[in-house]
Amino acid sequence: MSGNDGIRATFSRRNGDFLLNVKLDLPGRGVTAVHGTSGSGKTTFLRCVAGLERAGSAYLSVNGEVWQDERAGVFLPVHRRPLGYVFQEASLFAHLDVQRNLDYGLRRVPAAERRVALDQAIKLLGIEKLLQRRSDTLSGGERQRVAIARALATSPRLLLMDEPLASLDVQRKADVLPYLERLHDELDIPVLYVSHAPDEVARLADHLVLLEAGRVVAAGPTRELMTRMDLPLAHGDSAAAVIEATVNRVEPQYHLSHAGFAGGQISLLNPSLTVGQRVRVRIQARDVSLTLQKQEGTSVLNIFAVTVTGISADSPGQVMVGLDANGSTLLARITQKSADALQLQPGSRVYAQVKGVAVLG
Ligand SMILES: Nc1ncnc2c1ncn2[C@@H]1O[C@H](COP(=O)(O)OP(=O)(O)OP(=O)(O)O)[C@@H](O)[C@H]1O
Repeated sequence: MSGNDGIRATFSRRNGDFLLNVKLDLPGRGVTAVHGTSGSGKTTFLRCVAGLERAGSAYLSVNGEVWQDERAGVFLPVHRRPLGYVFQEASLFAHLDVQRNLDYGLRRVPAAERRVALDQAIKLLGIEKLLQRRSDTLSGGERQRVAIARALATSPRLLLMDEPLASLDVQRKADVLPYLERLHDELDIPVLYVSHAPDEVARLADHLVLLEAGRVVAAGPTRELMTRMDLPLAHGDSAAAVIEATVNRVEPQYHLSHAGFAGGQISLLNPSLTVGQRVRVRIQARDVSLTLQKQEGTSVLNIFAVTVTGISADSPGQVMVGLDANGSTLLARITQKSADALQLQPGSRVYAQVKGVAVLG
């Protein structure tokens, strides 16, 4: 990516013993997740992008606008960078109602520069009914939705989100996630989204940056990186593949929709899809079992002919098996004992039985 398109970010900054050293070319739209273990530098990276920390050696341009170029002596301070920043805990003014919190965000932005109308932000985050409520009466999920709307109300050219769901319980997280997905679908603002939760990454991000000890281990399309067995996301209990499929038949009487992808037909327990709709489907590695022959008389609906592409050690007694389903990659997490019994090796032709799938939207 070059020229006017995309985000070019190069930072080298030392904080005590920690060195952030990254050089990235990221898409200028959609959600890019920044993922890595605790202490890998995710927040430091975001703070450098925001101009809250100044890297001595740095270059940052966002869709053609240069915000920082240390060699040329350019450094826009944080208040002059047109960005929205959403933190783990929403920092709203407790004594003000929601409407006034939003207005506060808007004050900074001249009318002509408002790319996202306040009304649109309110609608997108579904907070119409909360506008007159004092912010200290809101639930955690509601507060976070208001904080996101407030960040959008400043008409940012870049939205930074640092673990925006981390302080929420499972139910509140599930409440807010669909709104984040809508941001992704309906807004043209690029988002850098820090998360250490693989399920959020799979659901929200098109693009992924993996950090480790301040360095970029890998960067690229989320779907590719999630299933690369040399990378940590393709291991452990939450390892999953995401495939794209097109709905081609609906059976309302069974609450099922059927969709085609490169590897065959997949059945989804979701009757509200429509024929022709494109869906992203997450298949968790732990829900995939392997058989040498195609099983007959089974309750499992989704069975695909696949070729083993690789096997690597996972947790004790378990292995991760990489599978090619006619161009789509799947993962299966099975016991070492089963892998030995089936004599699996790269090139083995087997059948993948998929117990559960989730439609991501
Ligand atoms: N001002 C500072 N002085 C010294 N060390 C710092 C400073 N700021 C950050 N660090 C260190 O830099 C490393 C990266 O911190 P950072 O907060 O960016 O990591 P992270 O990936 O966001 O972690 P987490 O997931 O735990 O939030 C950590 O080891 C942290 O202790």
